[in-house]
Amino acid sequence: MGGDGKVFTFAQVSEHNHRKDCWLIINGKVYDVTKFLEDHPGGDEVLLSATGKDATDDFEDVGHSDSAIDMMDQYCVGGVDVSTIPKITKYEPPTQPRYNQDKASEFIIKLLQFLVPLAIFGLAIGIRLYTKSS
Ligand code: HEM
Repeated sequence: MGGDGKVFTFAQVSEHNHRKDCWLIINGKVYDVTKFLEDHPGGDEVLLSATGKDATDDFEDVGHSDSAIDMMDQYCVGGVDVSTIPKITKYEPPTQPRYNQDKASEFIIKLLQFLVPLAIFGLAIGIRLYTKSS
């Protein structure tokens, strides 16, 4: 079939996202795999879940065989205008809260661990001195 002449936008391809009409984007090409869904050795669910996005990584992660790649041509219906593919949103890890406050309270606890026994000791000496003189 080939059909390499047609160029679709990402939005147009994304509409073909169900069992009766399933298109995939792999390496900038568009594949109508509707008739292949039932025959796909990896199952139809993975193909359906690969619609509406650039499925290149999904396809390559599986490590498809050469014969699988040879099969693709017969389902190709055209290309996708790559400028219409939404950029992969970069994952930004949430910024770690700074534990300054915890460090401050840690410091106060250490200070108290030192000061409280000192105060008790001081009090004991004070009482001793007081009781001695009276
Ligand atoms: C036109 C597109 C595709 C064709 C022609 C195709 C063809 C094949 C073929 C022939 C196999 C058998 C194993 C092999 O020969 O490598 C296979 C397995 C598989 N494919 Fe695809 N595939 C396509 C797209 C995809 C996509 C987009 C995904 C992922 C979302 C996918 C996921 C899988 C998985 C999970 C297996 C099963 C591997 C296993 O069970 O060992 N395929 N595919």
